[in-house]
Amino acid sequence: MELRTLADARSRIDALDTEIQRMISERARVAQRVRDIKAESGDTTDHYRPAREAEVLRRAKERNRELGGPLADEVMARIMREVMSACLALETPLAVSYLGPEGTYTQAAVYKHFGHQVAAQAASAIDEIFRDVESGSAMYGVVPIENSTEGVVTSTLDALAQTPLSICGEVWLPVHHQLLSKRQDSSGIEVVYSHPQSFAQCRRWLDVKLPGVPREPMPSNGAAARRAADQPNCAAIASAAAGELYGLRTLASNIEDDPNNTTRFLIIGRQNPEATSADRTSIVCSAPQGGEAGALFRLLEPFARGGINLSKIESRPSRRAVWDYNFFVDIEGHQSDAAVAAALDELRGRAGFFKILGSYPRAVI
Ligand SMILES: O=C(O)C(=O)C[C@]1(C(=O)O)C=C[C@@H](O)C=C1
Repeated sequence: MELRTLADARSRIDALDTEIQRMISERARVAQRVRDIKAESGDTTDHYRPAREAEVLRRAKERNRELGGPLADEVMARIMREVMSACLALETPLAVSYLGPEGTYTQAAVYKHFGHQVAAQAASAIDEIFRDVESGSAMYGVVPIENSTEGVVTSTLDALAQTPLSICGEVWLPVHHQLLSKRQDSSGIEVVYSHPQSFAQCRRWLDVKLPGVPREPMPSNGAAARRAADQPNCAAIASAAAGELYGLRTLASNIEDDPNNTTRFLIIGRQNPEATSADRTSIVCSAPQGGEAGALFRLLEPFARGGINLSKIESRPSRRAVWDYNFFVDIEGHQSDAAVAAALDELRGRAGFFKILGSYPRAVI
């Protein structure tokens, strides 16, 4: 059909929308059937399947490339993310605990990873998110682990070393900070509220644009935005979503010193996702007591021999003894891959403390 006029184009769009909706509804009915098949076969794992979701999203990107767009692969994958989120909500509504209050970047990470059809519940501290999932009051938790400017989130690392939960996913979120206030402009601002990490990410901008204005740390960016909404002569550094939520004006956008500022979040839960085509495994280990020379080298050497890529290593005081450290290591691959399994076995034999935190699909969107 040739689309000459606006009316032609719109009637074609109407026809396509009908078709798209018919197919989404059919997909939702199939997801309900999936739920019944799982129940009939006695499969008691959660309906949420991180490995399957990662494959569906990867395929959406591949297909988009094959079909030649014109939407970006990432945009198409996000649309599919929302479709799958709605289908999963029909099977089981997911309760996900995150670092609140509303308007935090962690909340944005929840929606980026799970889509919007989840019951996101705000917790007030990282430890509380772990407790929510451990006690079953939430099925999954989303915790920040690392920021590209400021480094690791130590309370998450410490909680991971202790928890019986495992990591079952990851999400990377570009973090763009806004200066938000009830005021019309930034002259006369008496205090700026934000999370210490966000202050650190905007240090240069603040030094130049708001020199001498006191910076008051808050437990989260969401809390900072809420405070700025109550105090008209103050401002907050937080996300655009927090600004909208608390009715604040954006006085300056994207004020982070590094435009590529990104935070990585982890999904924690009770699941151990099966292998996909692109996974990561996180472990924590320590050298045996005694402090012999080359102990860290001996711990990591099996990975080098097995040709396994290390994507990250971080050390933290173990709290078991003074000057004893836990090493948090991320490697590429799944613990069920033969080479990874062999290297992990060797490491287990050499380490003082050893724990697999989880194997999970690498972030797709
Ligand atoms: O394949 C499944 O196990 C489903 O439950 C279906 C489906 C989907 O909509 O594609 C929904 C939720 C899961 O997390 C993964 C996939």
